Amino acid sequence: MGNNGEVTPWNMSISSGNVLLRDPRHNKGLAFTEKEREAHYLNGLLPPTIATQELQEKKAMHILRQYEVPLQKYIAMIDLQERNERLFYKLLIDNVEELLPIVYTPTVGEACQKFGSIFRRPQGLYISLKDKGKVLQVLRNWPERDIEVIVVTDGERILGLGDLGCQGMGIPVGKLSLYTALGGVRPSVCLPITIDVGTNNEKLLADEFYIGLKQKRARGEEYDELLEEFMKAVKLNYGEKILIQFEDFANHNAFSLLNRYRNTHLVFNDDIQGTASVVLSGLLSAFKLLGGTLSDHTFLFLGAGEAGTGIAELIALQITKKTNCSIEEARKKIWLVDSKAIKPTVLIGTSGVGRQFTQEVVETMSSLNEKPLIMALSNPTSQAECTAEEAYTWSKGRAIFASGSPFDPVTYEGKVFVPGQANNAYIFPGFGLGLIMCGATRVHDDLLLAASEGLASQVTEEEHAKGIIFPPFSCIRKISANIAAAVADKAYELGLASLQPRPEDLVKFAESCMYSPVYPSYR
Ligand SMILES: O=C([O-])CC(=O)C(=O)O
Ligand SMILES: [Mg+2]
Repeated sequence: MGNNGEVTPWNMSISSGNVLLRDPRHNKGLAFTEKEREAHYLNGLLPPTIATQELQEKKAMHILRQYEVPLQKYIAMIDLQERNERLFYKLLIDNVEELLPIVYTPTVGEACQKFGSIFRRPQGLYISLKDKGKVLQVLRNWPERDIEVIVVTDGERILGLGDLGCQGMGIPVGKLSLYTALGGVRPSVCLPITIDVGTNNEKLLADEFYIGLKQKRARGEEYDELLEEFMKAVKLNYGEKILIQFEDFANHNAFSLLNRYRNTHLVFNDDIQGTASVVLSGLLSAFKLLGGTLSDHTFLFLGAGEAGTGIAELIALQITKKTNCSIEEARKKIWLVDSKAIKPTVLIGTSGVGRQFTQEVVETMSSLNEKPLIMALSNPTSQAECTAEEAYTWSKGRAIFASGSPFDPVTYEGKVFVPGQANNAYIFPGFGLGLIMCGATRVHDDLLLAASEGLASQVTEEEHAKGIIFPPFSCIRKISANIAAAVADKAYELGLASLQPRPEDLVKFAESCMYSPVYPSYR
């Protein structure tokens, strides 16, 4: 796994002068030292002052906080990423709770909706129907050769916002920023890809500024052929161990792509598997508070798409591991449709449709349970099944609540309630790091269970006592290292890890693999 972000001057060559200042991967702006300015022909191209990275960070945060509109902050962050990559990651890592809602849900959703008008320099790689027969050549146009993880979308189901076509690119870009900031995977080995097969979004088709193919979505054979060519080309170009994360495909393609490629490629569907793993983790934590184990509870889902089905299956799998009952028996605890007779203890919303958990629904859950567990998982915030405030108010402060997109703490009758963010961002960065660092060859469902348990183990007793079921994002790098270690450990156990010998201390090994945004010195 590369060089841990520490660039040794004798094994790399960097450009100089203006080219260096325009290269976001190596640019340090005012932080170039006198010696570096001398050696790399920068004198005169920068004003005389020399700033520390800390001062640059302080200034960048100051500027960012002056923007009131989240989308403006998003644009400022993208600009920074394009100008000075390490400073971008330093900001994101050091201010993760403040900046996650900007580079990720909910703001990234708005950015995708308005992508055409905020589009500046292109980010990521676009592969469209026009590239059929030459996908490999297109991949080779990407400036980096050594890629370890791809996040790919076809834009058909962007968060709960629907078909945004080519404008979905904001999602793979944002997810991969999190791979680096939260999971420590080096930015140079991350490749965001959008596959453009058209869009059925009439508004986009009629928009003269739309950046994608102006045609209806290809389906059936035409679609499958392009995806098949893509999957083959990726393996040919980057090798057997390239990790491919499917993101925000519509249900029909998401399940079939995962099934088609799970035995031939290292693939992972974040919406099905990542979401399942994070929710299972939240349940494991919550039951420490509520009492009982998974098999003692009854789960009601609203929405049986990727997330709902994925979560239900992972819960059933975990029950079989813990109780030796059959998967069929375990599934009887889980209801993907509403049936008046059941008395759920856990309510999970994955419908992609906002405002479905009405006052009546929350009150019914509260009449059935002393502490109703309510998860409103649809993204972004506008699609959440209910708000944190509604959950706490309607349950009279009894709900344990988590949502997919962030909500601020809520004060109800003088008490402060901190909602959990059950978002796959807790899982995929550490999960991916774990797969990459042990050279995993395939994803197995047991690895998802390991990740769930790894995450749940990071919640402290004090947090439990306060009703908190997910650890704070401010500790995410440590959390990711622990998840990575749990995943790699399981991969070794199952014979899926190719890196030999197995590192003795996997947490330490994970940490040693993680990218640091600190500037290297250039000789
Ligand atoms: O992106 C997110 O916040 C979570 C996710 O995968 C989705 O909603 O599709
Ligand atoms: Mg997603």
